[in-house]
Amino acid sequence: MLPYKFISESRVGELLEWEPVVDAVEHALKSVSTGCAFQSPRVKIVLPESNLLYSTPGYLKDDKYGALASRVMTKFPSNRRLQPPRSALNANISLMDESTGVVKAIIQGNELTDWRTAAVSVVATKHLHKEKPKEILAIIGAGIQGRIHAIAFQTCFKFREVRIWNRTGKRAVDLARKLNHELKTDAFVSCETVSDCVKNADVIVTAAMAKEMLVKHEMVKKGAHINAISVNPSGTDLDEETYRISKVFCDHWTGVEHELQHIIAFGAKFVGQVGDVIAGSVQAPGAGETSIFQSLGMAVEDCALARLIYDLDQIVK
Ligand SMILES: NC(=O)C1=CN([C@@H]2O[C@H](COP(=O)(O)OP(=O)(O)OC[C@H]3O[C@@H](n4cnc5c(N)ncnc54)[C@H](OP(=O)(O)O)[C@@H]3O)[C@@H](O)[C@H]2O)C=CC1
Ligand SMILES: O=C([O-])C1=[NH+]CCC1
Repeated sequence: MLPYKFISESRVGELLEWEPVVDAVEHALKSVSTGCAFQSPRVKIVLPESNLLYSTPGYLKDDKYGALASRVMTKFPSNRRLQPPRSALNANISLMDESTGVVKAIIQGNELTDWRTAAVSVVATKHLHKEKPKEILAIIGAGIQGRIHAIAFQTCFKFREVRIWNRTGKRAVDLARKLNHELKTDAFVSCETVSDCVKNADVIVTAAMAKEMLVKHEMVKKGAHINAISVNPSGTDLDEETYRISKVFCDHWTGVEHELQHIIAFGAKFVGQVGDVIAGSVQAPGAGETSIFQSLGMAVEDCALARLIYDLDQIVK
């Protein structure tokens, strides 16, 4: 018998629901602004053939979602070309007892990463795009993050229309069809161009890992909110001017200093952490102001989700 609990991907998938996941990451985002987050910038090691190993240790001090946890994640882009294809990102979380530091659970971390990243964007949209229209959602990139964001946003906000664009167009067509079927709706549509997808959208999610700055400022409606998910030091999904004309928010300042110098170099105006807005120390963007949430991912989000999953695993049979 293992001296710790092992929680598999399929078990994580059985346990998670959007409402508690959104609540958990909202606590995590707020913790960076209230002194309850203990975490360092992500450590990244470049492996042969440009594969990557990331480590994100952290401690979240919180009655409901507090946890001491560390996530190890690898990025092997060629996994997508395997037969059958495998995810490029693969993660595991070790969850430790807060009073002894002894490992109490190992949680497979791909579902956790997908759900928490989309839930963080939901929380950012809720606070940065408060009381603004949420009729049209545009999703750029129909990969793992594009799909999970489509599901999370439609579950939490019920947009009238959810447009999906992808470089390989067939993936956008297939995803829209599948989601309409799974969520019993006709809200999902695929678009042939980025411009058609983004035009008049109230909220935009970019998860395309592009180097080509796909979304140009003139395509974006004034007052829209953009969740920029891709993390890529050699490029951005948004053009430089979009960063310059928007109020830009992050998840944590230390991550910005460590990983987003290329975006600062565009002249981006980072005005706060999402947690600052939740905590009330920074104002949300006004009616006509365009906002960007530049998502990096951070350890305390993983802590909150690991605690939620661990607790649910004890009670849900
Ligand atoms: N902020 C956070 O917390 C997290 C961020 N991420 C980031 O999100 C991004 C997406 O990850 P994920 O969905 O898992 O990746 P996937 O491999 O599942 O999907 C990648 C997507 O990017 C598209 N793409 C790749 N290169 C280009 C290009 N040059 N131009 C246009 N589209 C392109 C692909 O299109 P096609 O189908 O044509 O290949 C595909 O839609 C990554 O940058 C990842 O690092 C991931 C997890 C957490
Ligand atoms: O937090 C995360 O899992 C990631 N952030 C950027 C790449 C993956």
